[in-house]
Amino acid sequence: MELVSENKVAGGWHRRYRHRSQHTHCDMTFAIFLPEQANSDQPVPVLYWLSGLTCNDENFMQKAGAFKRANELGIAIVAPDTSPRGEDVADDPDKSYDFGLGAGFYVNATQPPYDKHYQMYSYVSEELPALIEQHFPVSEKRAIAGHSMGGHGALVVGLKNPTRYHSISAFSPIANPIDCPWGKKAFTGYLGEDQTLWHAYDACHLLRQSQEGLRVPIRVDQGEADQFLVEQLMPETLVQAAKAVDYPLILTMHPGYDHSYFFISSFIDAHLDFHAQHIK
Ligand SMILES: N[C@@H](CCC(=O)N[C@@H](CS)C(=O)NCC(=O)O)C(=O)O
Repeated sequence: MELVSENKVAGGWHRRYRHRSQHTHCDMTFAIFLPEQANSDQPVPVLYWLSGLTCNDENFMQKAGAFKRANELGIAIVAPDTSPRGEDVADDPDKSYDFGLGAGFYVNATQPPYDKHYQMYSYVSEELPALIEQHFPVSEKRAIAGHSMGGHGALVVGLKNPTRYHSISAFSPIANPIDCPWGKKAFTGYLGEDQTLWHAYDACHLLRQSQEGLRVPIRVDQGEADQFLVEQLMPETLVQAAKAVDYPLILTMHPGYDHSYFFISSFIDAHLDFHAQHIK
């Protein structure tokens, strides 16, 4: 693992690392924020943050304004990239922003040529936590959060691994990807035409399948002025799925807020406080 850069911030440290991934078969870069309390005698809980379309590890770290609260609470934050990268990694032939590079959708692709590198589900749910827990002073108290495509990723990874994560939160998630244009395009490309195979990565489906006694609390926040709300995000479907099985999910709508990091930075402290209740 190679240290790419480091910055002291809010009393803690922001560091970027590059490493070879066994799952994505390419070099991956991730960022970690370690609060000042973190040391080998006192491992800290860790929040994994999954970003949205077009992002890499830097967007959240530079724009969310999470460091002060994370340092006060003593929570580490890990932000991976949103797709494999490199010259031999297949991209969308049309070079669109919503498929291929920067748009891995946190699934394990089965369709060539994407299946070789686009194994983002295994990368974020298995390989990255194991690497983080091996090399940094973090405990096994994990939470997961994300935005948009990363909100979908956080919901899916958390719902599929309820014994590994203590809490889940999402800003403006793609809540029902099997039924929106972004999700249909990505799942067709990565998983193929058989839509029954898409259910494994659909938060609404996973909520309905969730087992009593294994239900990790979920917080979702959504801006009402989000330009993607009606066509792509559909949080009301998520709420209906949660109600149907009495799942502990709270959705809060926020008038005036859009899809951007201006929205995330306005409520990130509330998300960190929510996770702190479950991982501290
Ligand atoms: N580029 C797309 C939108 C992409 C987009 O909104 N990306 C969000 C996540 S879905 C983001 O976080 N962008 C990076 C940033 O704001 O730093 C468009 O113009 O319609």
